[in-house]
Amino acid sequence: MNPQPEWLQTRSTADDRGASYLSIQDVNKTYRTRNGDVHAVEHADFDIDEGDFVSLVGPSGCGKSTLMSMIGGLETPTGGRILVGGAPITAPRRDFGYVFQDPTLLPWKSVLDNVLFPIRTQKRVVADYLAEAERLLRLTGLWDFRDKRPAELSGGMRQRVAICRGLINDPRLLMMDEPFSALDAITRDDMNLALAKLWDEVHKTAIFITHSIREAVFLSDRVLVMTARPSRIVADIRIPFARPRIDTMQDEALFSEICAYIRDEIHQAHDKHVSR
Ligand SMILES: Nc1ncnc2c1ncn2[C@@H]1O[C@H](COP(=O)(O)OP(=O)(O)OP(=O)(O)O)[C@@H](O)[C@H]1O
Repeated sequence: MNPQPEWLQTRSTADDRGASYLSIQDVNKTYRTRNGDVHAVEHADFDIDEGDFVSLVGPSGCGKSTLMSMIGGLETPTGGRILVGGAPITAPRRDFGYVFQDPTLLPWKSVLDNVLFPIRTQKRVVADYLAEAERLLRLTGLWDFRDKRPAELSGGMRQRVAICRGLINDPRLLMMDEPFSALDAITRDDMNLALAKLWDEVHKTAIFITHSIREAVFLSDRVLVMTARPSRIVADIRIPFARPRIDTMQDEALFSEICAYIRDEIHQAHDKHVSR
């Protein structure tokens, strides 16, 4: 048998649970529907350290978004608990930022006003956030487009605006749910590079949901691989590449080895699932 690769992590021991920034402890979620119970998440159990960029990859419908909604306090677990800084999550978190597949920008507002929108809705002083909006728009190459309306931007630019909006109030955690899946392949590669570069500057804790294994490995410090429903985490991988991440990292044998390992884990779990 091959020795276990160094980048494959074993799960935390019981002693250090809860010491991390975010601790997901034996979390379950069952939706009660008219057609019966849907076990969306079963026994999700992992910790996330502050500053880590963590991707969740797994087949469609395996409960990634449900898990993210519970971490954001938008859904309540039916079992287990989620701790942030040692305290249980009991309500939607205003100190977390969100980016979704659809950028959902306000079409009548400029790029700058879209980025500042959460500040206005939270009734904070907009002037206090102008410098941060400028910094984020410059980092994402959008400063020269600050007065444009969303309809005047490309899909990738709109999603960059959504990321700036998610970061404007300096969130403790940014959650991104398939933010690039609606983009074409070339734009998506550009977005991956842009996001990696942005992360070198903002150093935030992030949870990133994607179906793209390469995207997850390229962007993340850690990749958690989920199986089909009822979903479990079958692999926890610490990505052994230094930052800044550069495009040519994807040509390295180790990069392909890790991607192949993740793909195998997903396929094996799928085969077990369908043969049950
Ligand atoms: N509000 C809900 N009520 C009932 N069932 C739900 C609800 N939300 C999600 N589900 C079900 O829970 C399961 C997990 O859904 P979820 O959206 O979390 O998966 P996902 O991994 O994010 O999927 P995808 O990758 O396709 O976005 C699915 O079977 C889905 O139909």
